[in-house]
Amino acid sequence: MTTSVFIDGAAGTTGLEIADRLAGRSEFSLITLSDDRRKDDAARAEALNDADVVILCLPDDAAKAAVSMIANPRTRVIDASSAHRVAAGWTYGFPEIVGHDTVAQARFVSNPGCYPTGFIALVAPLVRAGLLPADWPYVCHAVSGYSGGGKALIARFEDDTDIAFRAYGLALGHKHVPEMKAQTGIGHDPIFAPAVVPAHRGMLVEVPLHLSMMPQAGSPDALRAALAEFYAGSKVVKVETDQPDELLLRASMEPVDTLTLRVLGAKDGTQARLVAILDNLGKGASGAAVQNLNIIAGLDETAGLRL
Ligand SMILES: NC(=O)C1=CN([C@@H]2O[C@H](COP(=O)(O)OP(=O)(O)OC[C@H]3O[C@@H](n4cnc5c(N)ncnc54)[C@H](OP(=O)(O)O)[C@@H]3O)[C@@H](O)[C@H]2O)C=CC1
Ligand SMILES: CC(=O)N[C@@H](CCC(=O)OP(=O)(O)O)C(=O)O
Repeated sequence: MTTSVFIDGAAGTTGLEIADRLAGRSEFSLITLSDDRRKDDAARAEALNDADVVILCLPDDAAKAAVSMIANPRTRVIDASSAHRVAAGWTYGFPEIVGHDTVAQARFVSNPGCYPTGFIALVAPLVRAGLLPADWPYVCHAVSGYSGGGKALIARFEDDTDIAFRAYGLALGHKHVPEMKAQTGIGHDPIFAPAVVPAHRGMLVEVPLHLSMMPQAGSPDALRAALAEFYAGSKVVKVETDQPDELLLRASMEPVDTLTLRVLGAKDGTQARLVAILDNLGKGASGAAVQNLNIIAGLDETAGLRL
């Protein structure tokens, strides 16, 4: 039996990449709306209630409105927006962190944000293991390709090719902070400093640590070993052991759904940089949505992913 899927927002950046990953998958049948009907609420309501699984690739307000249009209790929802990431009744769709069974059983799944995917993947297992303190003022620096801002930011960077680096979120309080705090169990809002570089996709998320002030953390090697143990067996999340002098994001990066983690340590072990590299449109959005869809449909979680 095929699972019918409706991508609401299918013409957007995330929606198009989900459709790419589902192309040729006989386990799913896509419900599609023509371009002139894709924003017609009556047509959307019909599709939202016909589908076994709906994937919302919409701005937050439109995602909330879409959920309110669903009357069919059988319809399951994966929301790529940030509307429901810390909302009651929603499961945080990060199977490696919340458990695959939790996602498999959920009716309402909220995809993680792209930056939080890196931060949570690095910090949550180490806090759970008691190696990093929950009561600590964490800082997170990150750079993203401009597709992270959807069609509007893509247009801006394609129009103004003179932008070399865009720091933003300068007033703090980025909308990703609540999920970063909730899913790691840390006690303070992390200071989150995001930026955009002139590349279409790709993302580097970093958490610098003063290990000398964290007696329970042990060495960088101990942190790396704990992450490797946590993600052992995952085909999506990889913990690298190399200690490169530089890490590059390439403007020519191809779509990829892996998440690569590193613990880079000072020789004397007093400081470390936890670094996650991912595709904001891969494990940061569309790849994560397809992974969750696979889990919900009872399939191999990596089917159709670019690993
Ligand atoms: N881009 C990324 O890397 C990530 C994105 N996300 C989230 O995913 C969601 C989608 O983002 P993204 O694909 O980048 O955004 P885009 O702006 O590229 O696409 C959004 C799509 O939604 C459509 N849309 C807007 N309002 C409605 C409506 N009322 N009814 C039907 N369609 C509507 C837009 O139509 P139109 O084409 O006419 O503008 C557009 O096609 C957002 O909430 C975003 O925050 C999450 C993680 C990463
Ligand atoms: C580069 C850029 O603008 N990125 C977006 C986040 C992209 C993403 O993760 O989407 P959600 O907001 O739905 O989580 C931002 O900072 O708002």
